[in-house]
Amino acid sequence: MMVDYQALLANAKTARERAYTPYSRFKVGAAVLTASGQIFHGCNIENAAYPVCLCAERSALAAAWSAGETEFIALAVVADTPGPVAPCGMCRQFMFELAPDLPVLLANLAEQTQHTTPRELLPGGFSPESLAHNR
Ligand SMILES: O=c1ccn([C@H]2C[C@H](O)[C@@H](CO)O2)c(=O)[nH]1
Repeated sequence: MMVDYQALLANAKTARERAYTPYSRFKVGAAVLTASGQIFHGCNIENAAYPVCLCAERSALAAAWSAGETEFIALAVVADTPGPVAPCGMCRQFMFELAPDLPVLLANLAEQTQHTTPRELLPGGFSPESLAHNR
């Protein structure tokens, strides 16, 4: 499937506007294109109990997965950062589990971009195979 990264990034920007960030004021948006051609949005949703905060990346992937869309084609993430946004460690692990080789577009509002994958973002990452000897 050909990926329209401009459109995916536009969707991520739209999702970013919906972020709930009373604590950090740092809004992040994500959009994931699935194999059926649908785009699912994600935004960060914060919580007065700070560790409960949900990031945009996990929000988008969870929305898609929950809708039965488990095959991902591409993911875009955007924030108001000096360069392309850097996903947090938890999101790197989350993406690595569900789609280690997913094309990921990281961007900022000025549309400085970086193409990467969860495998590249989390070298030597803990994976389902890591558990194999203990099952
Ligand atoms: O890639 C990232 C980085 C940070 N955040 C969120 C978590 C928190 O709500 C806020 C500040 O860390 O940004 C994301 O959603 N995605």
